[in-house]
Amino acid sequence: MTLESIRYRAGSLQILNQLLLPHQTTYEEIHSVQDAYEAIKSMKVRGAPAIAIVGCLSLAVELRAGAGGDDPVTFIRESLCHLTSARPTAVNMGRAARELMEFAENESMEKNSEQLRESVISWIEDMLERDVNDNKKIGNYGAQHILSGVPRDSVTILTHCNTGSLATAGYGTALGVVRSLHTLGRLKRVYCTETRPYNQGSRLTAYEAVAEGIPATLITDSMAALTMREMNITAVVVGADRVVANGDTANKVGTYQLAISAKHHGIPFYVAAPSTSCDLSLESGRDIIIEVRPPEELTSINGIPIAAPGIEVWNPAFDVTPHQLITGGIITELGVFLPSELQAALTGRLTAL
Ligand SMILES: CSC[C@H]1O[C@H](OP(=O)(O)O)[C@H](O)[C@@H]1O
Repeated sequence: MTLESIRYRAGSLQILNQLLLPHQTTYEEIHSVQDAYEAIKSMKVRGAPAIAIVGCLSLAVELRAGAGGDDPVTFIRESLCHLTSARPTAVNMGRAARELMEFAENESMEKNSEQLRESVISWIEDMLERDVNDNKKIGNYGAQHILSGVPRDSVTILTHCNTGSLATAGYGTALGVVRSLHTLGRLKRVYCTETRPYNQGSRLTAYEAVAEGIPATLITDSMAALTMREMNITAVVVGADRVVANGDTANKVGTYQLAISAKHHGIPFYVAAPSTSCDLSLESGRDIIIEVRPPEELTSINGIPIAAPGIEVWNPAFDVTPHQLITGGIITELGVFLPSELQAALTGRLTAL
């Protein structure tokens, strides 16, 4: 059973409220773009691909109800701009907004308002299937690449945050690689970090792994280096919120120190990301905006204070891993590439072997 973070049919959108997992499985209706903005901002729904998909599907729901009247292009533009502002680090929503806006403006040249709405809704609905297909390719490419270095034995993976069905339209990215290894019967174990302070690992990845019988062990973030030294980790595989032109990658905070530790222990470090999470318009990780979340998300859990009142807090939601530390490669739906090969791969000038 693969968890559904998103339930969609024409005119109706529900999201699984991930703030309540793993104790409550509650789906909430998304009636409007504003509902989606608030769900993304509050992290009821999260994960770079899922953010873009839910944001765009909320627009599809409003368009199906006739939103935008005689000027749907303006409504679409304003809606996409608002959705993109919800969380700045992941590129997927901004990229989808740019691509969808270009599509809508082209379509508006030859379609009336009603035809335009239908055409845009269809474009958006295609995102769901495309994301799952991309993730399954990522899973298979990543699994084959990791196994190429381990001809016979099973492998042990360490991963961070949640990059599974709860962060995407299904199957997942880094956790998709784990799923593919498990399906091939070649996964000995996956170690998942709890991923403070939102606890995507202990609440979401652990939930997905237990639900599917994937052999998994939860560790605290502070145990990661010791786990790499003691537990015969074959590879570290993480997701991405924004991979830029030189391969520098923004991902959940804590990823950078995992990459440093992997380098120290001689363990290959992979980033798993669909091309929709890549941003060639930025040259290096220095250009990526890092979202800083509210202090309360670090000083309390479920509203229960866990820190001394009055303490100052710094709560960046992401950090940037330099491409030099991504030693295993970047796993995409097009294949696995070194950071230095990424631009050529994404612009079609290089294909996977
Ligand atoms: C395939 S999800 C990518 C990425 O998104 C997560 O961030 P958040 O939970 O804050 O949305 C995390 O960085 C994942 O690796």
